[in-house]
Amino acid sequence: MESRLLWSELEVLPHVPTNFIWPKEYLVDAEEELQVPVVDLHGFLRGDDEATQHAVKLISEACLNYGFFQVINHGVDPHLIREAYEQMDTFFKLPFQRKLSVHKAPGSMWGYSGAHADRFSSKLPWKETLSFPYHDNTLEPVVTNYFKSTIGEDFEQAGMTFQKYCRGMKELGVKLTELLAISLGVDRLHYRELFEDGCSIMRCNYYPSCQQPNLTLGTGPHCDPTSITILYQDQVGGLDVFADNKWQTVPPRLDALVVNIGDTFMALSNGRYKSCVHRAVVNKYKERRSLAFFLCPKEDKVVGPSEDIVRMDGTKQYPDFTWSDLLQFTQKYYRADQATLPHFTKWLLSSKTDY
Ligand SMILES: C=C1C[C@]23C[C@H]1CC[C@H]2[C@]1(C)CCC[C@@](C)(C(=O)O)[C@H]1[C@@H]3C(=O)O
Ligand SMILES: O=C(O)CCC(=O)C(=O)O
Ligand SMILES: [Fe+2]
Repeated sequence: MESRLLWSELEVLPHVPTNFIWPKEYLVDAEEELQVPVVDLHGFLRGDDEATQHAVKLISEACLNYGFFQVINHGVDPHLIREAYEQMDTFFKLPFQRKLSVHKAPGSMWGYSGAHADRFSSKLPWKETLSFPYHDNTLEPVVTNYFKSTIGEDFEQAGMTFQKYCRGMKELGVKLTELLAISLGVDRLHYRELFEDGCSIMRCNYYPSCQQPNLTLGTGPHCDPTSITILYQDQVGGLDVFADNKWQTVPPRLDALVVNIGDTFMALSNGRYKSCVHRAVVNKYKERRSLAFFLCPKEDKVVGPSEDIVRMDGTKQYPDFTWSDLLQFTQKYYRADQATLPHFTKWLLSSKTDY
């Protein structure tokens, strides 16, 4: 609670409060830059077969290795991305009390969180987040309405921007599932139904500057429990991936979005595609912002690899589950980290009793 009340002053504190200090083994610096493949989506989005095959090849290689790639010419208007990035700032620069009025309710995924201090008491992340749901709804603009009714009428414009941003990211995410399907040797539209009606998670991350950046983390090491993450990171840099047994940075690229495979897609691919451990570090001089769109399956649909994939692989790596179960596991029983999927599997097999 104390850290919540002090949050607005944290960035000027000369010392990181104890509950924000991460154990030494988490704080090993990144050694080099990760060569994240850049996939140009222009031809694929226009229906060009040759370009599609090329994109499939790059994506397949990337996902078999680290599960991280970048996309350019992705079809989401760069002006819209810029606008969303600026609108996010308008929110995080609000007086602390106003942000608190949008605070996540216990057990809910949605709203403002200062360092997750209401959920955890140690290894607190040096960040503030705003999370809200997105699902396609032809009758009402769910995000615009969320902003207006939760944050306030003065955030209608921001809501409209994020409504468009989420629609663009969802469309891109669903298109990416086509490339992933082709690359896995299943029907191009195999995953469409699973994702089209799903409720995705939009999260704005604000990482204040930190006087002692070597003691804490903006987001601790984890694999995303979700299916596909589409991340816009600003030019400050701070996203690290654990690849080849060392931390490596993903240098920001103005025209690119970073895409990564999450645990749910790893299970859908029968473990072929990797949900790789990553984190966000903080910076002594610069604050950093990122926008993460987490594509999620329809809550109650069974998540499991296609029969074709299991037949080709000879074994099934994970028990079937629903996204609703995995989401509940991360919000109620287990703090998402680098081992969420094995722990979740154990929990499922123990009839959801342990933890
Ligand atoms: C289902 C989710 C749980 C988290 C938000 C979404 C996707 C990513 C997860 C998270 C970011 C992984 C790192 C730890 C976490 C607690 C965080 O730092 O925010 C995770 C999210 C969460 O549980 O809120
Ligand atoms: O901010 C970033 O660069 C990464 C954040 C992240 O990994 C997450 O929110 O899941
Ligand atoms: Fe992540």
